[in-house]
Amino acid sequence: MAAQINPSILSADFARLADEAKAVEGADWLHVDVMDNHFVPNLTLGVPVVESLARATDTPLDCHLMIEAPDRWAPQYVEAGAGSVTFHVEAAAAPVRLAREIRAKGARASMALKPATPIEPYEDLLPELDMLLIMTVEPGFGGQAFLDIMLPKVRRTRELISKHGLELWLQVDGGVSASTIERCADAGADVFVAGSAVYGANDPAEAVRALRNQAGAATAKASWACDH
Ligand SMILES: O=C(CO)[C@H](O)[C@H](O)COP(=O)(O)O
Ligand SMILES: [Fe+2]
Repeated sequence: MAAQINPSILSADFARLADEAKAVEGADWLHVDVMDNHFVPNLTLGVPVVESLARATDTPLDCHLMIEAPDRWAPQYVEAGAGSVTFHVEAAAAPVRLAREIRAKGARASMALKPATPIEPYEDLLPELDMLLIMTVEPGFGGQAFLDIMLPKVRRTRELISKHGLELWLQVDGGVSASTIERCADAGADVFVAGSAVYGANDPAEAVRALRNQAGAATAKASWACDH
């Protein structure tokens, strides 16, 4: 799959969300960070805002749920119009049942790992997922510094995906920018969330194009992609 760039509206102007979504039309997905002030120490938006955003843009919504009780809430985000719903494994009571429910309702099912959560215990769950998200910052805030120490986990996850011959997308989120995206692509990521690097730019749409070109060039040179 070609490298995908998903701008995060966490770094957008929340009073102008429809315009901010339009400013990045041409991006693959719009990343929507849902925070409940319990799973993470920050509060953003919920189901009604996702419903309105889904009506306001043709770009599919990639909802990243940083919330407690995702088993209860995630299906509602599919009904609100999300094309992809990511829950955190640390918060899910029954991740396999939840992934199956998200898929059955018609969205892509995705699971996220915080920095201290290893991938290895979840190897057997990978076939149940359409995407795995490896956090490259502690979740909760935009604009944080990229955690280089997550790159070995990205690499090991890419190896597991290859070993099992899966179509699973591998997303990185947090501190992704022109100075870090190539290392992420080289390690095996193919979906890149970028908040401040896109919405902090003078021309957000151009920032998306530049990041996609950079990631594409790095992927073309990466050993994990050359093997296939
Ligand atoms: O999930 C997130 C934070 O928990 C955001 O998606 C992420 O931080 C994007 O912002 P930036 O690219 O500025 O780091
Ligand atoms: Fe996110």
